[in-house]
Amino acid sequence: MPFNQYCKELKGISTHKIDFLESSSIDEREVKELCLTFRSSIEQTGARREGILDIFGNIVEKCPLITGAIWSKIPFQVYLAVEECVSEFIDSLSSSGKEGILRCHPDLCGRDLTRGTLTEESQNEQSQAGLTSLNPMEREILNHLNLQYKEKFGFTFVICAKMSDKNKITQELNSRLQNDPCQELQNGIDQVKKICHLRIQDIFFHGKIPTKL
Ligand SMILES: NC(=O)N[C@H]1NC(=O)NC1=O
Repeated sequence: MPFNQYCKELKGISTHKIDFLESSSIDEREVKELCLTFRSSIEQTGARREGILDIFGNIVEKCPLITGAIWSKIPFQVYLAVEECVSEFIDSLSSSGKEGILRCHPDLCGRDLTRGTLTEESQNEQSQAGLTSLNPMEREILNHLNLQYKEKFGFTFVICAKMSDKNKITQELNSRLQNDPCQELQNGIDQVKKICHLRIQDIFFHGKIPTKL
C-alpha cells in the first residue's frame, strides 16, 4: 500500500481520539508512533491476548477458528496485517475447509434474517443492501435462487452485501449459478475476504463493537 494512502487511512483513527496527525506532512516516525499509540489504546480498552477472539472472532462470519489460528500474530501494528493473515490462512485451507467457511454464512434474506437471529454484522450488511425490506416477490425470487445455488454447489452463495444492492445481488446470483464449482468456490472466498476487510475497518476506524461468539 502506498505510504500516503496508508497515512490517510490511519487518520481515520482520530475517531479513537488520536488526533496528533492533523499536520499534512507526517513522516514515517510519526506513523510508527501512531501505530504504537493505537495499539496501546486497544490494549487499554481490553484487547489483550485473551480478548482477541472477542474483538476479531467474527471478522469472518461465525468462523472464530480463523482468528484462533492467527492468534499468535495479533496484536498487529497495522490493521492491514490482520487482513493479510486471514487471507493467507484461508488460502492455505483445503477445498473442504473453504467450503466450510461459506457454509457458515447465513443465506441472504434467509431463515436467520426472518427469525432475527443474524449476527449484528450480517444484519447491518444485509440491511444496507436493502435485503431487509424486500417485497414478497423479491424475497421469493432470492430464496429460490439461493436454494438452486445450494443444490448445485453444496455451499451458501456469498457476496459482500455492503458493496452491492438487492438488484445486483439477484443478478449476480443468477450469473454465478452458471459457473463451475471450482470457480464458484473461489468467487465465494473472494467475497468472504471483502466482507472481512469491511468488518476490520469497522472495528478499527468506526468504533463498531463486534459480535462476541
Ligand atoms: N450469504 C452471504 O453472502 N452472507 C453475507 N454477506 C454479507 O455481506 N454478510 C453476510 O452475512
